[in-house]
Amino acid sequence: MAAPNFQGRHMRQPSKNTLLKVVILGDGGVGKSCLMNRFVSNHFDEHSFHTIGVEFLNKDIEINGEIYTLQIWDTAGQERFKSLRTPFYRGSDICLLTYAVDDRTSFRNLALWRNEFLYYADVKEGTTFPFLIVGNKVDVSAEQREVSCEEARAWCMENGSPPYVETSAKDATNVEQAFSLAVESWARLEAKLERPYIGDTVDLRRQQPEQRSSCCLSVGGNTE
Ligand SMILES: Nc1nc2c(ncn2[C@@H]2O[C@H](COP(=O)(O)OP(=O)(O)OP(=O)(O)O)[C@@H](O)[C@H]2O)c(=O)[nH]1
Repeated sequence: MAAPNFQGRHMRQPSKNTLLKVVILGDGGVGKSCLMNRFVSNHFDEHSFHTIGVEFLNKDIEINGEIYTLQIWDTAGQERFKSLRTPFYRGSDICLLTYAVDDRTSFRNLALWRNEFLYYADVKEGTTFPFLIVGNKVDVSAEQREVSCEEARAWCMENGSPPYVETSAKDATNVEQAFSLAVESWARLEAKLERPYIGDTVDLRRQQPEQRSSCCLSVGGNTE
């Protein structure tokens, strides 16, 4: 039964609890562990150690009245740990492809990460997978920044238009929003799979790589 709120009206209760496996990928040092720890424990470590293999933590998140349990897998970005992380890609529902805005090499490597994920997660060709592109460390100074927001958005446009967000695990900018955006993106794709027919019309986008609009949550938190 729905619980009454202060005004005596009935608030909608979260209806179900969906478990989603979320994997965070990207070069060593871009801040994957820090993003997970900021999101799960609201904690930041200036001297975070490199991850060896994988680690995971759970956190519940409520979106549009539904509770999702995110099982977040933080992977080791260093090449030497490749064989330790790739067995954990299978069964993922969402993938965060992460780079650091002050590290151009990590941005260039996004495509390699995406391809590694698609291969080891065994995602069928032609399937649209809910990726989220995350540019972390937006707290750095303008002089330190090596990848602009515009450049990242252009990359997204050319690579299936996944949503894009800039974050700082250090000062908590957009971290919560990033995970929410990823779940919303997953939910939109899921709804399309469940309801491929729109009226009398077959939604042909189901058969093709989907054209989703780019979504840049800038440092100020604006959604475009
Ligand atoms: N300025 C700044 N530094 C950050 C941020 N996030 C992480 N760092 C720092 O970047 C370094 C690496 O962070 P990690 O979270 O360990 O990076 P990782 O991607 O998990 O690295 P691997 O485990 O090697 O794959 C640490 O010194 C963090 O303190 C951020 O948002 N801003």
